[in-house]
Amino acid sequence: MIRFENVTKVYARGARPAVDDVSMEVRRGEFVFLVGASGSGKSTCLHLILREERPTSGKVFVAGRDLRSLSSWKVPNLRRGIGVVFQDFRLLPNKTVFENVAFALQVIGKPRHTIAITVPETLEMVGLAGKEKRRPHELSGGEQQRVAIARAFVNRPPILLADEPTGNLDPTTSLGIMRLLDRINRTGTTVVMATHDDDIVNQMRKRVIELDTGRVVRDQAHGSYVRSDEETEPLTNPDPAPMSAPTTVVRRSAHVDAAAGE
Ligand SMILES: Nc1ncnc2c1ncn2[C@@H]1O[C@H](COP(=O)(O)OP(=O)(O)OP(=O)(O)O)[C@@H](O)[C@H]1O
Repeated sequence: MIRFENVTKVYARGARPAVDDVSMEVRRGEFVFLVGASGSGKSTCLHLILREERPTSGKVFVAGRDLRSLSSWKVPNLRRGIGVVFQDFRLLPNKTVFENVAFALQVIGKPRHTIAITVPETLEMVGLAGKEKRRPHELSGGEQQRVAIARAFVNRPPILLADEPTGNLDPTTSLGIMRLLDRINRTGTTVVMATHDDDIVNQMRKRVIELDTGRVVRDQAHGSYVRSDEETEPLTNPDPAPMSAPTTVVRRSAHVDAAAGE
Protein backbone atom coordinates (compact mmCIF):
# COMPACT_ATOMS: atom_id res chain seq x y z
CA MET A 1 0.00 0.00 0.00
CA ILE A 2 2.84 2.37 0.94
CA ARG A 3 6.44 1.66 0.05
CA PHE A 4 9.60 3.70 0.59
CA GLU A 5 12.67 2.63 -1.36
CA ASN A 6 15.87 4.20 -0.07
CA VAL A 7 14.14 7.50 0.53
CA THR A 8 16.22 10.48 1.60
CA LYS A 9 14.83 13.95 2.15
CA VAL A 10 17.13 16.92 2.65
CA TYR A 11 15.21 20.15 3.12
CA ALA A 12 18.03 22.65 2.80
CA ARG A 13 21.34 22.29 1.09
CA GLY A 14 23.94 21.31 3.64
CA ALA A 15 21.38 20.33 6.30
CA ARG A 16 21.37 16.80 7.62
CA PRO A 17 18.69 14.62 6.03
CA ALA A 18 15.29 14.75 7.71
CA VAL A 19 14.72 11.25 6.32
CA ASP A 20 17.82 9.23 5.61
CA ASP A 21 17.80 6.24 3.29
CA VAL A 22 14.50 4.86 4.58
CA SER A 23 13.08 1.68 3.11
CA MET A 24 9.83 0.34 4.51
CA GLU A 25 6.61 -1.18 3.35
CA VAL A 26 3.16 -0.83 4.90
CA ARG A 27 0.69 -3.35 3.59
CA ARG A 28 -2.98 -2.88 2.94
CA GLY A 29 -4.96 -3.05 6.17
CA GLU A 30 -2.01 -2.63 8.52
CA PHE A 31 -1.89 -0.31 11.53
CA VAL A 32 1.56 1.16 12.00
CA PHE A 33 2.96 3.52 14.61
CA LEU A 34 5.80 5.79 13.57
CA VAL A 35 7.73 6.71 16.71
CA GLY A 36 10.92 8.60 17.44
CA ALA A 37 12.18 11.74 19.14
CA SER A 38 11.11 15.15 17.99
CA GLY A 39 12.80 15.91 14.69
CA SER A 40 13.41 12.26 13.84
CA GLY A 41 11.48 12.56 10.56
CA LYS A 42 8.00 11.18 11.32
CA SER A 43 6.01 14.09 9.90
CA THR A 44 8.32 14.27 6.90
CA CYS A 45 7.42 10.66 6.09
CA LEU A 46 3.73 11.58 6.18
CA HIS A 47 4.36 14.62 3.96
CA LEU A 48 6.18 12.39 1.48
CA ILE A 49 3.23 9.96 1.36
CA LEU A 50 0.91 12.88 0.59
CA ARG A 51 3.38 14.27 -1.92
CA GLU A 52 3.45 17.50 0.00
CA GLU A 53 7.19 16.97 -0.08
CA ARG A 54 9.27 15.10 -2.64
CA PRO A 55 12.25 12.91 -1.85
CA THR A 56 15.73 14.19 -2.58
CA SER A 57 16.47 10.63 -3.65
CA GLY A 58 14.69 7.31 -3.56
CA LYS A 59 11.14 6.37 -4.42
CA VAL A 60 7.79 6.52 -2.66
CA PHE A 61 4.95 4.31 -3.87
CA VAL A 62 1.36 4.75 -2.68
CA ALA A 63 -1.32 2.31 -3.82
CA GLY A 64 0.94 1.15 -6.62
CA ARG A 65 1.69 4.67 -7.86
CA ASP A 66 5.26 5.90 -8.08
CA LEU A 67 4.88 9.40 -6.67
CA ARG A 68 7.98 10.59 -8.50
CA SER A 69 6.33 10.15 -11.85
CA LEU A 70 2.82 11.16 -10.77
CA SER A 71 1.79 14.26 -12.70
CA SER A 72 0.75 17.26 -10.65
CA TRP A 73 -2.82 17.09 -11.89
CA LYS A 74 -3.12 13.59 -10.41
CA VAL A 75 -1.99 14.67 -6.94
CA PRO A 76 -5.51 15.71 -5.80
CA ASN A 77 -6.71 12.25 -6.77
CA LEU A 78 -3.91 10.68 -4.72
CA ARG A 79 -4.86 12.81 -1.71
CA ARG A 80 -8.52 11.94 -2.09
CA GLY A 81 -7.55 8.42 -1.13
CA ILE A 82 -5.68 9.52 1.99
CA GLY A 83 -7.48 10.87 5.05
CA VAL A 84 -5.36 12.99 7.37
CA VAL A 85 -5.81 13.75 11.06
CA PHE A 86 -3.68 16.28 12.96
CA GLN A 87 -2.88 17.03 16.57
CA ASP A 88 -4.64 20.41 16.41
CA PHE A 89 -7.84 19.14 14.72
CA ARG A 90 -7.91 21.92 12.07
CA LEU A 91 -11.67 22.29 11.96
CA LEU A 92 -13.41 25.23 10.31
CA PRO A 93 -14.48 27.29 13.35
CA ASN A 94 -17.52 28.93 11.78
CA LYS A 95 -19.00 25.75 10.40
CA THR A 96 -21.07 23.24 12.31
CA VAL A 97 -19.99 19.66 12.93
CA PHE A 98 -22.16 18.53 10.02
CA GLU A 99 -20.79 21.23 7.72
CA ASN A 100 -17.18 20.47 8.64
CA VAL A 101 -17.62 16.86 7.61
CA ALA A 102 -19.84 17.62 4.61
CA PHE A 103 -17.25 20.07 3.30
CA ALA A 104 -14.83 17.21 2.64
CA LEU A 105 -17.40 15.66 0.30
CA GLN A 106 -18.49 18.93 -1.30
CA VAL A 107 -14.96 19.79 -2.42
CA ILE A 108 -14.72 16.50 -4.30
CA GLY A 109 -18.07 17.07 -5.98
CA LYS A 110 -20.24 14.51 -4.17
CA PRO A 111 -23.94 15.08 -4.77
CA ARG A 112 -26.12 16.54 -2.06
CA HIS A 113 -28.14 13.37 -1.50
CA THR A 114 -24.94 11.34 -0.94
CA ILE A 115 -23.76 13.93 1.56
CA ALA A 116 -27.13 13.86 3.33
CA ILE A 117 -26.74 10.11 3.90
CA THR A 118 -23.02 9.69 4.40
CA VAL A 119 -22.34 12.50 6.87
CA PRO A 120 -24.86 11.38 9.54
CA GLU A 121 -23.69 7.77 9.13
CA THR A 122 -20.10 8.80 9.70
CA LEU A 123 -20.95 11.07 12.63
CA GLU A 124 -22.80 8.20 14.22
CA MET A 125 -19.82 5.93 13.67
CA VAL A 126 -17.49 8.34 15.47
CA GLY A 127 -19.94 8.78 18.35
CA LEU A 128 -21.19 12.27 17.55
CA ALA A 129 -24.82 11.59 16.69
CA GLY A 130 -26.90 14.46 18.05
CA LYS A 131 -24.05 16.98 17.89
CA GLU A 132 -24.40 17.82 14.19
CA LYS A 133 -25.36 21.44 14.79
CA ARG A 134 -22.63 22.31 17.28
CA ARG A 135 -19.67 24.42 16.31
CA PRO A 136 -16.14 23.30 17.18
CA HIS A 137 -15.82 25.64 20.19
CA GLU A 138 -18.87 23.97 21.72
CA LEU A 139 -17.14 20.59 21.77
CA SER A 140 -14.50 18.98 23.99
CA GLY A 141 -11.06 18.29 22.54
CA GLY A 142 -11.89 14.61 22.14
CA GLU A 143 -15.12 15.47 20.34
CA GLN A 144 -13.29 17.89 18.06
CA GLN A 145 -10.84 15.16 17.17
CA ARG A 146 -13.78 12.86 16.41
CA VAL A 147 -15.11 15.46 13.99
CA ALA A 148 -11.68 15.64 12.37
CA ILE A 149 -11.61 11.85 12.08
CA ALA A 150 -15.11 11.84 10.60
CA ARG A 151 -13.98 14.43 8.06
CA ALA A 152 -10.91 12.36 7.19
CA PHE A 153 -12.89 9.14 6.89
CA VAL A 154 -16.18 10.29 5.38
CA ASN A 155 -14.94 9.51 1.88
CA ARG A 156 -13.80 6.04 3.05
CA PRO A 157 -10.17 6.51 1.97
CA PRO A 158 -8.02 3.38 1.80
CA ILE A 159 -5.31 5.14 3.83
CA LEU A 160 -5.55 7.23 7.00
CA LEU A 161 -2.54 9.19 8.23
CA ALA A 162 -2.58 10.59 11.74
CA ASP A 163 0.07 13.00 12.99
CA GLU A 164 0.04 13.03 16.81
CA PRO A 165 -3.77 12.71 16.95
CA THR A 166 -3.77 12.32 20.73
CA GLY A 167 -1.17 15.02 21.40
CA ASN A 168 -3.71 17.50 22.81
CA LEU A 169 -5.86 15.01 24.67
CA ASP A 170 -5.87 13.48 28.15
CA PRO A 171 -5.14 9.75 28.49
CA THR A 172 -8.74 8.55 28.76
CA THR A 173 -9.89 10.66 25.82
CA SER A 174 -6.86 9.48 23.86
CA LEU A 175 -7.89 5.87 24.37
CA GLY A 176 -11.35 6.64 23.02
CA ILE A 177 -9.73 8.14 19.93
CA MET A 178 -7.47 5.11 19.53
CA ARG A 179 -10.43 2.83 19.81
CA LEU A 180 -12.02 4.74 16.96
CA LEU A 181 -8.90 4.58 14.80
CA ASP A 182 -8.74 0.87 15.51
CA ARG A 183 -12.34 0.48 14.33
CA ILE A 184 -11.54 2.38 11.18
CA ASN A 185 -8.54 0.12 10.65
CA ARG A 186 -10.79 -2.91 11.02
CA THR A 187 -12.87 -1.70 8.08
CA GLY A 188 -9.75 -2.37 5.99
CA THR A 189 -8.26 1.13 6.05
CA THR A 190 -4.49 1.24 6.35
CA VAL A 191 -3.53 3.48 9.28
CA VAL A 192 -0.15 5.14 9.80
CA MET A 193 0.11 7.16 12.99
CA ALA A 194 3.06 9.30 14.07
CA THR A 195 3.12 9.62 17.83
CA HIS A 196 5.02 10.37 21.02
CA ASP A 197 2.29 8.77 23.11
CA ASP A 198 4.08 5.89 24.81
CA ASP A 199 1.01 4.69 26.75
CA ILE A 200 -1.01 4.36 23.58
CA VAL A 201 1.71 2.51 21.68
CA ASN A 202 2.27 0.17 24.62
CA GLN A 203 -1.41 -0.62 24.91
CA MET A 204 -2.21 -1.10 21.26
CA ARG A 205 0.66 -3.45 20.46
CA LYS A 206 0.70 -2.74 16.77
CA ARG A 207 3.61 -2.64 14.38
CA VAL A 208 6.13 0.00 15.45
CA ILE A 209 8.61 1.70 13.12
CA GLU A 210 11.09 3.78 15.07
CA LEU A 211 13.05 6.62 13.47
CA ASP A 212 16.20 8.17 14.86
CA THR A 213 17.61 11.21 13.05
CA GLY A 214 15.84 10.15 9.89
CA ARG A 215 16.85 6.50 9.92
CA VAL A 216 14.73 3.45 10.68
CA VAL A 217 16.25 1.90 13.78
CA ARG A 218 13.44 -0.55 14.58
CA ASP A 219 10.60 -2.18 12.71
CA GLN A 220 8.75 -4.49 15.03
CA ALA A 221 5.43 -6.31 14.93
CA HIS A 222 3.35 -5.82 18.10
CA GLY A 223 5.97 -3.45 19.45
CA SER A 224 6.10 -1.16 22.44
CA TYR A 225 7.14 2.48 22.47
CA VAL A 226 10.66 1.69 23.58
CA ARG A 227 12.26 -1.58 22.59
CA SER A 228 12.62 -3.84 25.59
CA ASP A 229 14.73 -6.96 25.77
CA GLU A 230 11.75 -9.29 26.10
CA GLU A 231 10.28 -7.90 22.91
CA THR A 232 12.86 -8.64 20.32
CA GLU A 233 10.35 -10.44 18.11
CA PRO A 234 11.51 -9.63 14.60
CA LEU A 235 9.15 -8.28 12.01
CA THR A 236 8.52 -11.18 9.73
CA ASN A 237 5.86 -10.95 7.13
CA PRO A 238 3.26 -8.86 8.99
CA ASP A 239 -0.19 -10.19 8.34
CA PRO A 240 -2.01 -7.72 6.10
CA ALA A 241 -5.40 -8.78 7.40
CA PRO A 242 -6.23 -6.70 10.47
CA MET A 243 -7.54 -8.40 13.57
CA SER A 244 -6.29 -11.76 12.44
CA ALA A 245 -3.77 -12.37 15.20
CA PRO A 246 -5.86 -13.59 18.12
CA THR A 247 -3.38 -12.60 20.82
CA THR A 248 -3.32 -9.03 19.51
CA VAL A 249 -7.09 -8.83 19.47
CA VAL A 250 -7.48 -9.97 23.03
CA ARG A 251 -4.74 -7.78 24.43
CA ARG A 252 -5.75 -4.68 22.55
CA SER A 253 -9.44 -4.96 23.26
CA ALA A 254 -8.93 -5.69 26.91
CA HIS A 255 -6.66 -2.68 27.39
CA VAL A 256 -8.59 -0.21 25.36
CA ASP A 257 -12.04 -1.19 26.52
CA ALA A 258 -11.09 -1.18 30.16
CA ALA A 259 -9.15 2.06 30.09
CA ALA A 260 -11.48 3.98 27.78
CA GLY A 261 -14.39 3.20 30.06
CA GLU A 262 -16.76 3.17 27.12
N1 LIG B 1 9.67 22.38 5.87
C1 LIG B 1 10.86 22.17 6.43
N2 LIG B 1 11.94 22.89 6.08
C2 LIG B 1 13.15 22.66 6.62
N3 LIG B 1 13.39 21.71 7.56
C3 LIG B 1 12.35 20.97 7.96
C4 LIG B 1 11.03 21.14 7.42
N4 LIG B 1 10.20 20.25 8.01
C5 LIG B 1 10.95 19.55 8.86
N5 LIG B 1 12.24 19.96 8.84
C6 LIG B 1 13.35 19.41 9.62
O1 LIG B 1 13.40 18.03 9.33
C7 LIG B 1 13.69 17.27 10.49
C8 LIG B 1 12.59 16.25 10.72
O2 LIG B 1 11.39 16.94 11.05
P1 LIG B 1 9.98 16.21 11.21
O3 LIG B 1 8.97 17.30 11.43
O4 LIG B 1 9.78 15.30 10.09
O5 LIG B 1 10.21 15.38 12.53
P2 LIG B 1 9.17 14.72 13.54
O6 LIG B 1 9.77 13.43 13.96
O7 LIG B 1 7.83 14.71 12.92
O8 LIG B 1 9.18 15.74 14.75
P3 LIG B 1 8.02 16.09 15.81
O9 LIG B 1 7.82 14.83 16.60
O10 LIG B 1 8.59 17.22 16.60
O11 LIG B 1 6.81 16.48 15.00
C9 LIG B 1 13.85 18.28 11.62
O12 LIG B 1 15.24 18.54 11.76
C10 LIG B 1 13.12 19.49 11.11
O13 LIG B 1 13.67 20.67 11.63
